[in-house]
Amino acid sequence: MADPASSSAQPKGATGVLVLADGTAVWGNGFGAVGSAVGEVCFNTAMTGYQEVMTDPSYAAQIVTFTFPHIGNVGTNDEDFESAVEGAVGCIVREEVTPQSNFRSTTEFTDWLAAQGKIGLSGVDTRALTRRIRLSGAPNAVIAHAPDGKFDLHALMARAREWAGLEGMDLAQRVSREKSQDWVGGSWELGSGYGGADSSAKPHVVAIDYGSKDNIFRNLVKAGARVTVVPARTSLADIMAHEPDGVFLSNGPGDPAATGAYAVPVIKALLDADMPLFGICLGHQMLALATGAKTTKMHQGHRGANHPVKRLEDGVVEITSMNHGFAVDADTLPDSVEQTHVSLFDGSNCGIAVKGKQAFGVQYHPEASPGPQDSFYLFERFVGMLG
Ligand SMILES: NC(=O)CC[C@H](N)C(=O)O
Repeated sequence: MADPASSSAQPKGATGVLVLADGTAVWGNGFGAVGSAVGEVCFNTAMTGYQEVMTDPSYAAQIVTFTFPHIGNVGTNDEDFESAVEGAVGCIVREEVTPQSNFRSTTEFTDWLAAQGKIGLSGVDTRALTRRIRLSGAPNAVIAHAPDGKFDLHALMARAREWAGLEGMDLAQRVSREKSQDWVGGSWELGSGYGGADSSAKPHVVAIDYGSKDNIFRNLVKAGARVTVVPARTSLADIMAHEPDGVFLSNGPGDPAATGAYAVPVIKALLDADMPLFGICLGHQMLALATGAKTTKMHQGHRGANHPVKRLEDGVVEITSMNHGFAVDADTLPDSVEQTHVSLFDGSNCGIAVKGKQAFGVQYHPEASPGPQDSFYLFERFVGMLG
């Protein structure tokens, strides 16, 4: 373990630092909120969509290193939120954030980040940090911003070391809604913004919120469904009381295996009842767990907006948006489950279907926001099953 005070001397004027659990100090310029936050450091390779990334609840307890060097230059707006609940705790960027330049922008990224209570660190060699994550895995760390440049590095390192880490951590309950909600937003159009939802639409999808991105619900609406969103701990009886035609299992933060006390048994019961099911990311992982498969923590995870995925039914390659640090172990899939999609980066599982049932999941994000929309057909496929 390096002594943080000696690992790299504080450059003159540095107002921000990332202190890894092993004592490495990465210096830069702090922006956004003042203070410190602990989390796992990951990297995201998307070139656009930083506001959606920072507001995706799946990033709870994570510090995002953007590999694209220019982050913040198109500002932020009131529309590109994926959620109002906590997402990433901080971000690390290469270049200083330049003034906003975009017709949709209403607030500078730096001011927006401060208002969201998230910490930024700029002027960092993000290639070196990303290479380190690729070689040695995603480290736990504290990101800190102090305008006076005063940091207690030993205390920051101790906090990073004491943090339990994402493995075994259940965060889905923490970020889930507390009350159910009739979802009202449709898809976004340039000039008119978000459309409405048809409250009389059929079929009716009950979506379980484990830390969901709003664009998933907008896509379900676009595919023709009426959507009711319910909290992560909703019981089977309460789900059934909504009389769903199908149930959607959302994305979310933390370790899927840590949701076994509440989410997985409900999903298993829904499967046994032949309820049509569609899971995205955490929802996909929990669907796999409900069939008896296992999930594992990945070395570095997949986060970006250009991940190629092969659809095994016809060999078509979908370019997808991804954000996951855990994965379904394909070797543990029972005979009752078919692997439907695989990552062309590392061959990891990216989709499953339960044989003889209308239940499937994907590890990636067909709702995009940010990212390509190649996989929208999955929403149509699911809603089409319920007609
Ligand atoms: N986007 C997600 O739903 C992420 C799922 C899970 N928390 C993971 O990191 O793998």
